[in-house]
Amino acid sequence: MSTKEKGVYIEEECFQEQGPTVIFSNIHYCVQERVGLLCKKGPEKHILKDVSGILKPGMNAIMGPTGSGKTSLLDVIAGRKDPAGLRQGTVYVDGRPVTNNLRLTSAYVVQDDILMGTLSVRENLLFSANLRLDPKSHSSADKQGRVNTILEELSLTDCANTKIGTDFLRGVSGGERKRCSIGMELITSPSLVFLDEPTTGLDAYTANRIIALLRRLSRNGKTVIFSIHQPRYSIFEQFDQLTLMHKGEVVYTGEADKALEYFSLLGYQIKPFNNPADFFLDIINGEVESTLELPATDGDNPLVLRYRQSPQWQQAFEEVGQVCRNFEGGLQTKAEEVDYVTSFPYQMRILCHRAVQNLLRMPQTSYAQLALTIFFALLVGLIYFQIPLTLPEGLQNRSGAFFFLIINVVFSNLSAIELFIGERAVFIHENANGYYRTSVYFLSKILADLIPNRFIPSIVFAAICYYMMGLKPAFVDFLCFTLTMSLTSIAAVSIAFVVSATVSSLAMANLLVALPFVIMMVFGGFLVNLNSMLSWLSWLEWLSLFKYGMNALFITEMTGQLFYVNENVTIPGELFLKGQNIDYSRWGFWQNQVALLGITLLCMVLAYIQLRRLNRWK
Ligand SMILES: Nc1ncnc2c1ncn2[C@@H]1O[C@H](COP(=O)(O)OP(=O)(O)OP(=O)(O)O)[C@@H](O)[C@H]1O
Repeated sequence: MSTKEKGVYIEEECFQEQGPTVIFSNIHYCVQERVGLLCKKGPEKHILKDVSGILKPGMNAIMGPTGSGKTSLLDVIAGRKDPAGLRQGTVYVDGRPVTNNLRLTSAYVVQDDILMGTLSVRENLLFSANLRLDPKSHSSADKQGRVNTILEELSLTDCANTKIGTDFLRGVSGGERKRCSIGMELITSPSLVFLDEPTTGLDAYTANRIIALLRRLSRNGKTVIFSIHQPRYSIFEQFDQLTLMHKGEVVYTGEADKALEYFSLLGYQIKPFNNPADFFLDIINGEVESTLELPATDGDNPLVLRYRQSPQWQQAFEEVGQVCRNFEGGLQTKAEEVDYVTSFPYQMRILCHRAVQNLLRMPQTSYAQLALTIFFALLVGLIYFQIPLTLPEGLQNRSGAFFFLIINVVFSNLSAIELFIGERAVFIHENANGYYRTSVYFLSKILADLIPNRFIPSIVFAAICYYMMGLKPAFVDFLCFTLTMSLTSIAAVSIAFVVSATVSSLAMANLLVALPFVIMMVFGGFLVNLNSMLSWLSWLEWLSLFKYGMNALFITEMTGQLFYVNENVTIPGELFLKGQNIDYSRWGFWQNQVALLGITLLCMVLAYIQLRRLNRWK
């Protein structure tokens, strides 16, 4: 397919649906600032002050100096800002108030490019296409075709197979990242696109190409809304609608090519060869003086006051008012419930595939986990090599070995705290943009971590050290030993998952996981005799992984085992279990496994709840 044909394809095939008209009415948005060490609530900061406007299909630019509220307005319109801060006002999309559905039906390109660093540009685009295009109406070939078209349109063909890059891996350039994140949103042919400063950090040529692509979309009836800082003239002249902001207020909204005329009526004359975009920012920043005598405004912004007296504002006010009245007067149409275009199992397949790709491309964690496991298994095997059945060493060494094993199994899982912290920004961004359900992400991450990083190392560990230590030779006993090690490991991991889904800092997560592990170790019943000391805290032993893991290992090894005091005197292992108050019946063994499984399930549910509760608002 030639470039021209592909251009036609992107216009005719990809972007068919007409874009909506977006109206925002009397938006007043505040944030509560936090002060001091204890994060006490500070004064409210008014970020958007009573702003209204209409954004129609076409190129809608929101411009203003830094800190003027462009991104905040874009976020409020796109439904990305915390509704708690909205003091008044409503956003209507095609006459209906915005709901959570908007994130599934629109596209939003964030300012900081949030991409999966281990995947290539092409893989990232395909990931978006796979999850956000209905597989019933889009074949794999169609999705590949769209990816190729976007790659070409955004000049990404040369770096299509280059990885985006991580902290350890140098990847594509900043401009290429930006274009890739734009491509990930445009690939779904959205009818409503939000972009937060899409040209920031790009060279003039690439910025022009992106704006040209957005303009082509808008010419096909799409609604493109973006914030932009200081565009050059060739970019400015592509705008249809312009909203100018200053300190959270609108100083102009209307047709972009009428803005110069509007300001000249206010006495602001542009010098020859000056860029209108620069000129408007100069007016807002007070760098250009009006030739007219503007009336005193009592501290209010004169530009805002003049705008509110202008015919542009009058026209916008009437249109906005009409939509509000229609809605309040009962003309409202019922908002349709929008669901994900892909099913749960389909999303699961795509996410598991990415999680495995990630794991293989960032093997440090999994390889290190396996290498450490083998090292510790050999170490334990050598230290406790072929433990004799003679007393006292037979008993002492077994107790020591089991304690060491459980400590190792529990603490080696500290690495699991990275699971939800490392990819937090990616998850929040993708989830907010309607890529997948939270449950799918949770399950795919858990599966991709548990099987290669926890189950397999536990089995390898048990297989190496069990026979080296010379424990009971029956295969069933080996299986019981391996089961105990695996369940203890998974219970420890699930505690790490809860913390990982709750806090965003690795240092804090380390502390919050290590602390309960140490408490569980102390109250496991082997280091402190809870009956004689700290009896009021003895209930903690029921929460201890160490207790359940150690008990199960002891039951497996001691039952049916005979220890030799000398050649003539033997003592059954059960005597030791009785002395330790360990129930060594069949149920006694299984109740430890059930307890470990119970802790695991409880923590997994808590981790999932925490993940759902993550603050997705900007
Ligand atoms: N969550 C928040 N907490 C405190 N202040 C905030 C918050 N969000 C926005 N602000 C403040 O609101 C004002 C507007 O911010 P916003 O990011 O919308 O501006 P902007 O015009 O997009 O700026 P820039 O061009 O620098 O991105 C700024 O002063 C900013 O510090």
